[in-house]
Amino acid sequence: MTQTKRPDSTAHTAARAPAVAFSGVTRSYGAVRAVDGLDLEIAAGETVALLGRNGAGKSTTLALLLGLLPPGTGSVRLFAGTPETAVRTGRVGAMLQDGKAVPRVTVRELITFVAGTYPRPLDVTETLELAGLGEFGGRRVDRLSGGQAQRVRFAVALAGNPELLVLDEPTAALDVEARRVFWRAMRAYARRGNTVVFSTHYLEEADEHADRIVVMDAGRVVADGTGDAIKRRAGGSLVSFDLAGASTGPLAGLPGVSAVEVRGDRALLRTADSDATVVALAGLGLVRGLQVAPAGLEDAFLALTSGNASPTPAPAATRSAKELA
Ligand SMILES: Nc1ncnc2c1ncn2[C@@H]1O[C@H](COP(=O)(O)OP(=O)(O)OP(=O)(O)O)[C@@H](O)[C@H]1O
Repeated sequence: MTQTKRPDSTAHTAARAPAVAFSGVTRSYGAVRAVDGLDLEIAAGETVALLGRNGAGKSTTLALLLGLLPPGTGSVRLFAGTPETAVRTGRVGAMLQDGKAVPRVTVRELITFVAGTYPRPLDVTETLELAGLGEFGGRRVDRLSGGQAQRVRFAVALAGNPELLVLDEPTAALDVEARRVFWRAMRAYARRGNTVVFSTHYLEEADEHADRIVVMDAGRVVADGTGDAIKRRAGGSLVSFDLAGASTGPLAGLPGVSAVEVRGDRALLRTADSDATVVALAGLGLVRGLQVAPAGLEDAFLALTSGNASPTPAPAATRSAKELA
C-alpha cells in the first residue's frame, strides 16, 4: 500500500521538517526533574528506541512528545507544528502503557469506531491484518488474552494511519512468540516510510528493531547512535584475570583501561585497547586465567547509565536478552 497523501498547504515545508524535535525541554514532578534539558531530533522515516532503566524519563518524554504534558521549559514540535495539532489531525498514533479494554464491543467494531474519528484512516481490515488480528475481528475485546489485547491496542494506534507511531514499552506483557509477531508488524509499518519511536528496557530489542538508540538516564540523553556506535563509544573489551593476591593499585593506570572491578579473586578491566592492556599485564606477571571478551551492548548500557562504569564479567556472547528493570 502507498501512504495516503495528506492534503496540507505546508506539505512542502512539513515534508522536510523532522518528525520530532525537542529543544531544551525540561519537565519536573515537584522536586523530581524527570526530563532535564532534552535536545532530540528524529527524522521522518527513522525507527528510534528510547532505552533506559526504570525512572530514566522515557514515559515522560513520550507524554511530552504527544502533548499530554506541557514542557516546563523548551519546546516540542512534531512535523514543524505543535503536538496537539499533529495528534488531532491523525498524524500521530500512540500505544501507551495503561490502555484499558472497552467491554462488549468486538475488535472490528472498536477499530471501525476509532478509525472513524480520524480524517484519513487506514482500512479496517488492513489495520487488523497489520496488527496480527486477522482472525480476531469478531471477538469481544474483553475476552482476549493479554497478548491479543496488546495487539488491539496496537491496532488502535494504527487506525488513523499515522505517520508517527509512538509505543511506550510495547512488548512489556508479551511472551517470546507474541513479541516476534509484534515486532514483525511494527517493522512492516515502519517500512512504509513511517516514523516509529518506542521505549524499552530491552537492550536486544532496541539493537534489533531500531535504526537508532537513544539511551536516557536521569532525564538526559547519555548516548545516541546505532547499537554498534554505542558499543564502540562505551569501550571495546573486557579483560579479566586471577589476581592471586596481587595488588590492584596499578591496574587503573594501565593503557586503555577505563574501569576496574574486583570480584572475589578476579579482576575485571574495561579497556579501549585490549592488546596494550594485555601486554602491560604480562609485564606485571598478571596473566593467570587471562580472558579477553568483547563488551556487549549490555556492558555499554551499564557503562553509560547512572555513572556505573564497572564492567560485567560474563562474555557478551553467552548473554541473552535481559530486562534491566
Ligand atoms: N506523576 C508523577 N509524579 C511524580 N513523579 C513522577 C511521576 N511520573 C514520573 N515521575 C518520576 O519521574 C521520573 C521519570 O519517570 P518516567 O516514568 O518518565 O521514567 P521511565 O523511564 O518511563 O520509567 P519506567 O521504565 O519505569 O516506565 C522518575 O523519577 C519518576 O519517579
